[in-house]
Amino acid sequence: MTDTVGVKIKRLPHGHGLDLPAYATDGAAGMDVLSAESVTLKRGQRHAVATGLSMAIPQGYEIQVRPRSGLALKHGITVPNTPGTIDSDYRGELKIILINHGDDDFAIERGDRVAQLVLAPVTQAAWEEVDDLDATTRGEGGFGSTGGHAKLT
Ligand SMILES: O=c1ccn([C@H]2C[C@H](O)[C@@H](COP(=O)(O)OP(=O)(O)OP(=O)(O)O)O2)c(=O)[nH]1
Ligand SMILES: [Mg+2]
Repeated sequence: MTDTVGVKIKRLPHGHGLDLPAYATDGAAGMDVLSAESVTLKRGQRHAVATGLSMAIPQGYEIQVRPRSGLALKHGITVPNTPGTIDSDYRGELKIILINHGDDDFAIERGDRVAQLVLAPVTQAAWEEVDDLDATTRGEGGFGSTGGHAKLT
């Protein structure tokens, strides 16, 4: 059984009549979220899609906005800021930023499932500033320092 956490959610005027974000299956990690507007994304175009929802995520949690793989694979529709971060103290309208990397214009109808939302725990960092850090094998290596895309031998 997956843990659940209560999240207060409010339908804005243009959100009335739409289903709330929902898990498509019992084991789903993400809730599919619906567009509250009809809009066509031209090739290469970005748009902040209205959801007609605002929420009060409990402190200590965030909601991540992630793409739906079917839209990404079939239509090149993705979330350019994935994972989008919905802060627990945000009370504005949830917007889903989508970009059309596909070959064709993409029509979104009100009620379409355009992205998915994952509720996740948040740990905040409390910096401890130091003059030096411990040495590690990786050290300052990054950005491909372990080798290109070929498998590790
Ligand atoms: O996909 C997204 C990302 C963010 N937001 C809202 C909720 C979030 O709490 C707020 C701020 O997001 P973020 O921190 O990513 O934006 P920013 O550019 O850092 O703006 P700010 O200075 O307001 O934090 O915007 C959305 O509705 N959808
Ligand atoms: Mg921010």
